[in-house]
Amino acid sequence: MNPSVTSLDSKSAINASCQQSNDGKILAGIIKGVHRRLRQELKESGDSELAWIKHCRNKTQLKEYAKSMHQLATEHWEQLRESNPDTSRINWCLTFLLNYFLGNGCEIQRQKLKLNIEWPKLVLKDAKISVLDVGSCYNPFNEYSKELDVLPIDLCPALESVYQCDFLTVPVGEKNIIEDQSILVLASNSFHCVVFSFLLEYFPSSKQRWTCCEKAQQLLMEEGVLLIITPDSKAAHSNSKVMRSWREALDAIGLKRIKYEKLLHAHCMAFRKTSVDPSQQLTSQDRECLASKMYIPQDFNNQSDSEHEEKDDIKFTEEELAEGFTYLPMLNE
Ligand SMILES: C[S@@+](CC[C@H](N)C(=O)[O-])C[C@H]1O[C@@H](n2cnc3c(N)ncnc32)[C@H](O)[C@@H]1O
Repeated sequence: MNPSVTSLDSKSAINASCQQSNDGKILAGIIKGVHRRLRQELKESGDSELAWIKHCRNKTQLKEYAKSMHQLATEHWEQLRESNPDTSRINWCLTFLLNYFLGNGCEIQRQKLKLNIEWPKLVLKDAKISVLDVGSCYNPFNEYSKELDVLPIDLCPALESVYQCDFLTVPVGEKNIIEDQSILVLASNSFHCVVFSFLLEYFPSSKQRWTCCEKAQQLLMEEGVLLIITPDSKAAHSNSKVMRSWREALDAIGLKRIKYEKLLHAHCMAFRKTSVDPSQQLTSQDRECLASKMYIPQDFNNQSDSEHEEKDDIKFTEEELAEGFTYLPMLNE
């Protein structure tokens, strides 16, 4: 073997890998910039609805975000998934769903409740699990069309096969109404699963995250599951107070956490829809309090110390505030 050829090959491989990593950082920079601007807009106007309307009007920015996210996920994160499948949020969701709906996962949950009742049969149409993937971007579940019947929706889809829909404002009705490639209404009690994969931290306010969770609860069938994936490369315990807070909020609307797993770069959680006692109707004050529990560290960034002090149990280090939940490969510089 000619040693000079080998060293040239390995040099160009290193160069290619550096170039790829730089490209990834540029894409991540675009994504983080959009999140930052949205948070900034909320800070300036103090009105989450106004900030959101302004954000949605900026089509150029939304399209650039969609393109960057699509490229980052398929060209960069996909490599990580191939080399270590256990790091993949998509694999995690699929494994959970197959076990819960086609294995004995749901049955185990029923038995845990020790209710002396006749449980209804879980009905799957054409043996498929119906999934609403919110903030789907490029429909990462597309490859599992044998097992899953996915309705992929996004504020600004990266692909034409994904339906346009603003989940924050779309009404819930009796049946899905789709016009062209846009969703006008989503049907209540109609999905086995709703997925929020890297969705909730996009929103600058806990109220918006809460709106999404309440809507997911309405859209799920009884015993259906909400899967929440949120990015974080730190150890599980470092954001455990945030995860606990989300769990308490969702519990109050009958979404019981039945699975939690920390992957290398994400927290993965499954919440099972159970019926809520109708006598325990939430007041608007209750709902406001529950909404505030859907916080993330970035919500408290750049606040004055006095504001910070009020949230006695929610204190973060400088490092936590800086990294928040955006600590992902290439989202972490
Ligand atoms: C970080 S990307 C995640 C993409 C994909 N779920 C994944 O795991 O790779 C967040 C996505 O949520 C979408 N999104 C944000 N707000 C939304 C809303 N109100 N309704 C629907 N999609 C939304 C964005 O357009 C973006 O594509």
